[in-house]
Amino acid sequence: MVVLSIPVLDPLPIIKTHKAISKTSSYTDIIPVIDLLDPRCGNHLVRACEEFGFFKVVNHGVSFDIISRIEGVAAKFFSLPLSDKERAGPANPYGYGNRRIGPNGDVGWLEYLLSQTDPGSISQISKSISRDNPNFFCVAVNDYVSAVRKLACELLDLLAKEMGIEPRNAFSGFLRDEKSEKESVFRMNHYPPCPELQSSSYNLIGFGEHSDPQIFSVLRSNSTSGLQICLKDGIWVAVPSDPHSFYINVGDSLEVLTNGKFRSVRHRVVANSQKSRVSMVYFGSPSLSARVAPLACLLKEGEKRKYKGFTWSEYKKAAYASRLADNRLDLFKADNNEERE
Ligand SMILES: C=C1C[C@]23C[C@@]1(O)CC[C@H]2[C@@]12CC[C@H](O)[C@@](C)(C(=O)O1)[C@H]2[C@@H]3C(=O)O
Ligand SMILES: O=C(O)CCC(=O)C(=O)O
Ligand SMILES: [Fe+2]
Repeated sequence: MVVLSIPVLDPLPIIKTHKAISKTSSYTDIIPVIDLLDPRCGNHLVRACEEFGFFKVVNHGVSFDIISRIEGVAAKFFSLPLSDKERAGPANPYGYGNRRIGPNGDVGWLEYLLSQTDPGSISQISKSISRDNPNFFCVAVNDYVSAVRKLACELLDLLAKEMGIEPRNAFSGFLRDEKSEKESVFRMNHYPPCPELQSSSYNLIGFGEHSDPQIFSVLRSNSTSGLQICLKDGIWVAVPSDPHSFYINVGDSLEVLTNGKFRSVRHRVVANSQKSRVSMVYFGSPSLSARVAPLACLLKEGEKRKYKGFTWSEYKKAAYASRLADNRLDLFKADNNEERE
């Protein structure tokens, strides 16, 4: 007899509130803001990636029209009857998902839609969720993904310039490669309100703590807060919502490329008792065969490589075999007697 192993679904995780910290403005104020119109923004950007692995971008150049169309798509999609949304599911790993996150038993207080970012995949998912007007969905997602990929590439080029890296596209080249479209991911998350939380001193986890495996994640949300980031000293800080700006996470792959100079930020989302949170994230990935390893030009004399090199295909396989909260980079730490690439 063949016994199939079915991952056990964890109960919804709750965490003790850190209200004092989340509400202290001196903490939320420390999140770096990168103004792309500021001539010194390159320097601020490098410091933000080193210290936080996270920052907010203003004067980003993404048009209001592109943002409002994707907002419309998300609102329309999440308000569909469950049976319609489920026509795009289950997320395996792409498609519509509800409560379950990934293949290994993680759960959260959310529903979501995940898609690869190449036009073919976007068109396919559009057809499965919008029988009457797939084009509206398809055009809005393609336009949004192109705009945020462009923003991610601009930021990565600024970083390379500021750090004196040659070629200038050493980071952005990963996302500019057409083959990276199939690996990069577009995600829309909806965290419904949870009224039971109002009388509770606990928080309900919307999306459990993790780091993003990719290079850069470009995130925006509606005006409901919930996102928190973990600082170097382990303190969690609430990120104020700002629907007019983008937030960027440094992902594991960029931490490796910089030999740990940039921090892949751990983050999580807590549910709100009264308001829905809708967020959308573009995860910029290398292509499947691209090699990710510490850039030689960033190593100071005698500096050891902290990470072994890997192909994105190898890292992705390890990521999907892991639980959400696992530290996936631990698997790729270099031995003490230094791995050479
Ligand atoms: C539990 C999991 C969900 C995830 C794949 C994984 O096995 C571990 C990484 C998770 C994550 C976090 C960032 C992104 O939201 C995501 C799409 C990704 O690339 O890695 C998710 C994966 C997922 O939800 O499928
Ligand atoms: O919804 C958010 O604000 C963050 C979601 C997130 O971290 C993710 O989708 O990987
Ligand atoms: Fe994330």
